[in-house]
Amino acid sequence: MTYHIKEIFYTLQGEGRHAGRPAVFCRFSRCNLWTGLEKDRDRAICQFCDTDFVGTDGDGGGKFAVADDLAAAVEARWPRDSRDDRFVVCTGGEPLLQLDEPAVEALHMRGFKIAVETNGTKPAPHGIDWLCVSPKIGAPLAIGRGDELKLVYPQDGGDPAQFEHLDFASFRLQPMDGPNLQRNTQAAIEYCLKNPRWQLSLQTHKYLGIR
Ligand SMILES: C[S@@+](CC[C@H](N)C(=O)[O-])C[C@H]1O[C@@H](n2cnc3c(N)ncnc32)[C@H](O)[C@@H]1O
Ligand SMILES: Nc1nc2[nH]cc(C(=O)O)c2c(=O)[nH]1
Ligand code: SF4
Ligand SMILES: [Mg+2]
Repeated sequence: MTYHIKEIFYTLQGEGRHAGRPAVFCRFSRCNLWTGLEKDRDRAICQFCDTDFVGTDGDGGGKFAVADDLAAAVEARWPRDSRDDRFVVCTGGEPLLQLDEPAVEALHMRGFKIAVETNGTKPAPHGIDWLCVSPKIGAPLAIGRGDELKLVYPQDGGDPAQFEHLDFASFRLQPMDGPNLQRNTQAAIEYCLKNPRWQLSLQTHKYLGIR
């Protein structure tokens, strides 16, 4: 299995429960809900994506022929020899189109805890240490349990209550970035205050001006 990777970079996790935690981000190419091309955005199932995941031409990106090559490239971004605290966030694009058990094993062998950011339309391989599912209205949900359900808010037809029966340790609303970010943030704050099961997730990296 050749892994197609857009970019690999080291930064702070900006979102969700682990916001502020140093992490290597491994951004997988391709998504099943949008081609990634602006000309197709209006017809995509997921139309609000804030990410360029097309190709393998980003910083640290490329094609990795075997799982251990990918794990080595991730390890090369970690700043210290120490194996303590190693943390990789697999994102994309949609990482679960490519992330398989050999890749999970290879990353674990190099001492990484593995977080995944997924749209939840494909099952996850065994061994993920932190599973964050961000459902997209209009796309089938294939994952019913995990550590964090992070709903981009608001979405048409996306009443957060429809997800509350699922087996997640926490539920978060993340304001939709774009032209209405301010209004969306206000709406998310109000929803969380009225429905305390839901917590606010901000994309703190964007406020901090880091990747
Ligand atoms: C770019 S996606 C990649 C991972 C996966 N495809 C997914 O959608 O979860 C990473 C995270 O950013 C969120 N996201 C994407 N576009 C966003 C936007 N315009 N505003 C807020 N969050 C957004 C996604 O919902 C997801 O939680
Ligand atoms: N700093 C930072 N945190 C993030 N958390 C989730 C991200 C993503 O694109 O999946 C992301 C990202 O792109 N940058
Ligand atoms: S599912 Fe994730 S990667 Fe795919 S278009 Fe939507 S936000 Fe972007
Ligand atoms: Mg991002």
